[in-house]
Amino acid sequence: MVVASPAPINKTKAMRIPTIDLSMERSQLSQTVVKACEDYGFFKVVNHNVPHEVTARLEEECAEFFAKPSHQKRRAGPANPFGYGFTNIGPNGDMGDLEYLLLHADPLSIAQRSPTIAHDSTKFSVVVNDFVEVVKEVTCEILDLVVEGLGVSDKFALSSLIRDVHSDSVLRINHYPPLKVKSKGNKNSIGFGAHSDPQILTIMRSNDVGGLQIYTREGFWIPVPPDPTQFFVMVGDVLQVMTNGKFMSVRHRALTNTLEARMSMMYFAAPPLDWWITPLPKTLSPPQNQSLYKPFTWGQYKEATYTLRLGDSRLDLFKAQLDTHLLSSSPSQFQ
Ligand SMILES: C=C1C[C@]23C[C@@]1(O)CC[C@H]2[C@@]12CC[C@H](O)[C@@](C)(C(=O)O1)[C@H]2[C@@H]3C(=O)O
Ligand SMILES: O=C(O)CCC(=O)C(=O)O
Ligand SMILES: [Fe+2]
Repeated sequence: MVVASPAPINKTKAMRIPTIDLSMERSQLSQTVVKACEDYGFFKVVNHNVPHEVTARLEEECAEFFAKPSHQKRRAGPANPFGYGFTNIGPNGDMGDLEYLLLHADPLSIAQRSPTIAHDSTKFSVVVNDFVEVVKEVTCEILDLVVEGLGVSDKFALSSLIRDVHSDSVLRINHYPPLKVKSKGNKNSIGFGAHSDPQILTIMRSNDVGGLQIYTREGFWIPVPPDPTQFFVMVGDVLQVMTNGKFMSVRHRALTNTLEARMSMMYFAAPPLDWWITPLPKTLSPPQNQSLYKPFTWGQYKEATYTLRLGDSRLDLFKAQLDTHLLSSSPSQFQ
């Protein structure tokens, strides 16, 4: 997976990362969140109220796990999909220079898996659950702002899906070890290949080592400077559908080109498996007064996701046949 320099991996460009201060006045805040979701599908949040200790404790537990010898770590694997995985991502041959823990965010599932991960499994479970609880709160706050900014009347239309006891949300901790290969010039390696996240929203935090890049609609890869004190938010495929394409899920990837280890933690917020994914009522207004996608459940989408490769455009499978007759009042956009 090592790609020789000087050619960078596609075109990269510097850009100021959209940053949203969650302590801003609410009506302005909801508009700013919607704008960032529309323009980039990605932003950084500051003043999120997540206690530093909660994040630090999870980082410490995971660093302890990743520092173990491979044969011990493998007891927590293979990741099919949950558990410890290394190099292989998903079931279809995708690979990256990383190792990871993938956990269902449900407390019972965490408790069942913890004994294979940590010597003090109760402590590990508590630390993971504490983290899940606080990131879930931030996620729900952002989703409530999205709904408010879009003018949807059900104030908890999205956050209620994440708070549901059957929510299919997932926690992932990625560890990118330092590159072993050293030679003239830079070496870039794909830690985690380009993709969009299938869920509603991803909340992500990393240590102080860079690597994450997002892809803009103009066709540039933008490196995201790391900020261990803050969180980054990514629009997922399901939110693209629920906003009828008003928001677009953001393509992103992680490179490793450093001598330092990178650790990232992500909460992928998802609805229950049997939840039907359809556009929110407010997003079905002219000119797009019909859904761009066929209705599907989160379970069906997830199943399709796991039959495909990491970088595939899964939403293409769910595009609706648009009735051009219904679009006649808005010709320019659809002809
Ligand atoms: C190659 C794959 C890994 C993945 C499932 C998939 O078939 C395609 C999407 C991948 C992804 C990306 C975001 C998250 O990291 C993830 C957990 C998810 O929900 O979709 C992974 C899946 C995985 O690693 O199991
Ligand atoms: O580790 C990262 O920074 C990104 C990983 C990622 O995109 C993912 O796990 O879905
Ligand atoms: Fe991702």
